[in-house]
Amino acid sequence: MHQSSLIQSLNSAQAQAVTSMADRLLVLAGAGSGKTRVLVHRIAWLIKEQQLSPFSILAVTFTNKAAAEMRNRIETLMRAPSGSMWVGTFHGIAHRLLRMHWQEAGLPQNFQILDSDDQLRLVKRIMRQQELDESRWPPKQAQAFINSNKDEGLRPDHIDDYGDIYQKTLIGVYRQYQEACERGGMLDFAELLLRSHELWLHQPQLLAHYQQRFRHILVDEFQDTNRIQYAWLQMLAGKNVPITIVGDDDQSIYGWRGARIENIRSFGDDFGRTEVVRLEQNYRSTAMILNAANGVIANNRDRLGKQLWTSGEDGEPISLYSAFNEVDEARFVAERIQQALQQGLRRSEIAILYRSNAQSRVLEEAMLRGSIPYRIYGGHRFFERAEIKNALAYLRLICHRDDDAAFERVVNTPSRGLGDKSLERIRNTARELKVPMWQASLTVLQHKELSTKAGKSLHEFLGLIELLDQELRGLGLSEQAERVIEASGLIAFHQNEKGDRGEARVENLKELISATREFEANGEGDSASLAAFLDHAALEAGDTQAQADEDCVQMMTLHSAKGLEFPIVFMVGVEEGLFPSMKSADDLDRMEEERRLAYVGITRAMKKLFISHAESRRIYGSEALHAPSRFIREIPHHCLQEVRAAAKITRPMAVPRGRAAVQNTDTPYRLGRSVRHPKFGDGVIMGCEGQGPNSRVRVNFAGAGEKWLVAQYARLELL
Ligand SMILES: Nc1ncnc2c1ncn2[C@@H]1O[C@H](COP(=O)(O)OP(=O)(O)OP(=O)(O)O)[C@@H](O)[C@H]1O
Ligand SMILES: [Mg+2]
Repeated sequence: MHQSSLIQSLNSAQAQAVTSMADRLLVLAGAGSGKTRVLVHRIAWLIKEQQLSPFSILAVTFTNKAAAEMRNRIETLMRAPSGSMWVGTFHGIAHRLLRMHWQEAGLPQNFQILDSDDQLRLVKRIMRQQELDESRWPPKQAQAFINSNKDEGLRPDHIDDYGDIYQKTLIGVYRQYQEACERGGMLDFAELLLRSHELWLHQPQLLAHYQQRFRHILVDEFQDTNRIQYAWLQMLAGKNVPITIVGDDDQSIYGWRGARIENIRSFGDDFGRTEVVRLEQNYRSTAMILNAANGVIANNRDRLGKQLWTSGEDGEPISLYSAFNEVDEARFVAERIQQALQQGLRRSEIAILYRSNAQSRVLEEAMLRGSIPYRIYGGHRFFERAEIKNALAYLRLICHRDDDAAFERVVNTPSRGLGDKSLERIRNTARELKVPMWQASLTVLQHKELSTKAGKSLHEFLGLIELLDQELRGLGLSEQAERVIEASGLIAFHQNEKGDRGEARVENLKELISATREFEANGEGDSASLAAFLDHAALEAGDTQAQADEDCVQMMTLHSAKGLEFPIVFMVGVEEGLFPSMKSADDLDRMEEERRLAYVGITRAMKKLFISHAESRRIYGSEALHAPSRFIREIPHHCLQEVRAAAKITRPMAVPRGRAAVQNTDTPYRLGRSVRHPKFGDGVIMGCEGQGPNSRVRVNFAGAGEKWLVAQYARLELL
């Protein structure tokens, strides 16, 4: 390939970046301007024109999928396999290094990788040894403490305890944990990077070797690097290894995981004189979509400042659909997808993007109803998620004591101190007597075959299931689900997990209650029973999951859409309280990160973007009225076109009954009603949650802002 053909398909700024002779190059550019394309072409140029060996290039991407895609692009461009090139994620590359240099890194040759679940189990074991009470010291928090410190490059000795007992205890857990990992030859994800950083730090000759070997380092999505990744790159680049980074400060969306936008700003200071190339032409999206994205991101402060333009067509305005509720929204999406497919689009050219994983359920149901194959990218389908399967297993066990799979799943989830030995005992007895595990447990208890503690736990567990069985009689399906989820301790269990994962699990569990409410609203008598619902869930989980290579609609969170593009994009649930999320309401930094996420979402679309919001949404188990997101208001008016709903579908059949179930027929507090409170003044009811004496209402007071009040004590006067 000649240089001319290599750069023929590039604009002049891109060509300048691809062929730059600078040892430090920063390509700073907005979405869809060809940053990733420049990176790939630069690799080809380095090999073809600068005679670098393919093995002397190190390219770092953000996800495995992006790494695979980059390999693909390089192979197409080079017409040669890229198998043994160093292209991968930070973790992947660090892992490879440590495998090669296990001795120098002080590791056993067969060291093991600890995934997050294994890690948590180990942390728990250590906390038990230290006799720390789990309710006071949630193991999840200790795990997050360890990981975030490792991400910052900090070992226990580096962390200041401020004389604080809390901090001291966590540092102690970290220290013990680390010792246990060393003894067992185990490495967690964060350790991979930290360890390979230390490897170079302590083995200068090895570092020198790699500094000789790598003739160029290239990093995509640089705005989302954290501190240890930055330090790792800085060490490897040293003074002499050329490095090219590409990034977009407006697309930094992992601040909550330690990513630092500042890394882009400080690059020049820390790595040395840097050539900066800006790309301003966007090749991905229509002018409408681009203007919308520019309009939204302009509301952030302190941007590095970039302009994006396109010479492409104006395109269609963005379609804005105000749905009546989430079911209506999903129906709208499915209907428009059908239309697009009829016009000849492939399913894989269409993506549905949402803020939170819990939103996928209603959309999945609409896809299933419309027989549209879909794939959840980077996540499980709703009914396959671990926390949902756990909750369903409780329900199943209550219906059928003989369900061994359900028994196994929940007998020690949340953990109640039943160890492997006790379970093995139950299993053996079940096998010997050829009875289900439930019955075997009774026998084991009768013969006092377990330790006192395990015996007591098992006894309590069996009691809980029996008790729930009695309690559920006479209750409706959704009340049954609510009661079981609460009594199982699953919510508390996941609440103790720190970070977004635990929170997402709690949200999903609440969403399961919404699912039962909807199921109830759609059926009568037996067809709305617990047994019928369990069948429904099993079918949904087992069925129609499209094969990985099948042509299917792509569903994913906004976060996992980074770097990707699709001809048609649906951005759903664009509502205050959901996107931007509730948590970002009083925190400007978080709000700006949400806005960057909106920018990422909008700029995934090539030809056509649909944005929707629901006026009322039942999510996380409660129903609330949401205003359209501020991000919609920030889109220039001329870029938007409202889609009117056909009159007949504004109120789907199932909704009125479903709403009545949530809205407490026994309280006068209906969504949208004006009320007066003796202290907070006048307000409007925005949401209701729960039933009976403990039900709560959410009121937006003109003076006092939003409050949750327990209905029975709320002293609200209806206006
Ligand atoms: N000079 C060009 N001519 C034609 N198409 C181009 C050109 N540059 C980029 N593209 C196309 O524009 C799209 C966006 O490119 P790319 O994914 O590299 O952008 P990006 O800046 O990495 O975007 P993001 O910020 O979303 O990661 C791709 O489909 C790419 O092939
Ligand atoms: Mg990119």
